[in-house]
Amino acid sequence: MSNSVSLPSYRALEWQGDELTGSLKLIDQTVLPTQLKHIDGNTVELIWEAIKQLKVRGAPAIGVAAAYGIVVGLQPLFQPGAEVSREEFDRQLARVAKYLAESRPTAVNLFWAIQRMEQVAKDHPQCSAADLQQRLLLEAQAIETEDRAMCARLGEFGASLLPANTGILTHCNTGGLATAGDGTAFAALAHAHAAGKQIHVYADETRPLLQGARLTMWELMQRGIPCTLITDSMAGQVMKEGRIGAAIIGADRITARGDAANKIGTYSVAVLCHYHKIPFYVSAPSSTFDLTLLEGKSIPIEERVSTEITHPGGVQLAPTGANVYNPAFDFAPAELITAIITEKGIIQPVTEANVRKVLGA
Ligand SMILES: CSC[C@@H](O)[C@@H](O)C(=O)COP(=O)(O)O
Repeated sequence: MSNSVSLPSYRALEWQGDELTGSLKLIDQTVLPTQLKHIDGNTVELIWEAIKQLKVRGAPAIGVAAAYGIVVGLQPLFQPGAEVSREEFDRQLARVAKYLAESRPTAVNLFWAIQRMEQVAKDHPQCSAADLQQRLLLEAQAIETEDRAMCARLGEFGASLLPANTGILTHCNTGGLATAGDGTAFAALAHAHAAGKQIHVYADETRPLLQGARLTMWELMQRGIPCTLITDSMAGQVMKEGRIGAAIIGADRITARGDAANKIGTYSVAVLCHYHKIPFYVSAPSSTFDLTLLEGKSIPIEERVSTEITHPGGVQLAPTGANVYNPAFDFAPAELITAIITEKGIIQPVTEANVRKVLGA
């Protein structure tokens, strides 16, 4: 099935250059779909801000961006003619890692990627600063390449579960924009479409930042996958009308028992699927699992600024001074998840024992 699927022509992130002067080119996702603009991430501050402001977003893409962010954050040490000591390098690495880790709290891929980068330094205590900088770039590139490979596996496994000749509901954006490859849940849609399963994707607009309307619809249309945009509050109605054969979403952090945090509104989709007896699938690479946590309620949920709700697109809709609660994520409890698709295999039923078995952990 995978052979017939071509990768997207756009890339959310692209490293350009060497470890000393290179930079991270990013699509600015805040201006899509009306503009396709790029940012040159040539300072760690720019990369931090891109993550914080969702110019680069989606759990796997955030991890890849942070890995390259570390390389960029160490570059100022290497001024022409400067002798960089290993102590100085390690101090700066710790500072940059801490700084990037404070950009967003929920997607565990961010912390996973930063830890992988720090581990490279720990594993090479005798290495010079210059050699280590080279190794860090190689590690960031490995994280990116592995993510692309994981997306391909997720696409194959996910497509094998999706029913044919029906509507598939998805939430938020899980495509090429959210990963280094073809996406997580989105990859399953692309594979199912390429395999001729005759699916029709219903994309939740995904309030308040509209990743579904702006990004998923853009990606689906770029790829020629039949699709229809609905508001989040229409999901129940389209299910009741019998249009939906399955729902598939991505995740930002999955606990050991299989509770899956994802964009706010995911919990509602899971509950609706349960009521309507519709399979509810979660697709995520192993880098999205946090086995140090057992339950979803322990996952740190990002709360974002009130203006995302009161001033969508910069236009004031709510009265000045309105009280706002703006959690950016919620979680679907394991009991409501039919299966979790990972690059290592499918977790079904979703239990702690099966999570550990499939992940080999
Ligand atoms: C492959 S992406 C999985 C999730 O990261 C995605 O569904 C999501 O919730 C993204 O949230 P965002 O706030 O846009 O970064």
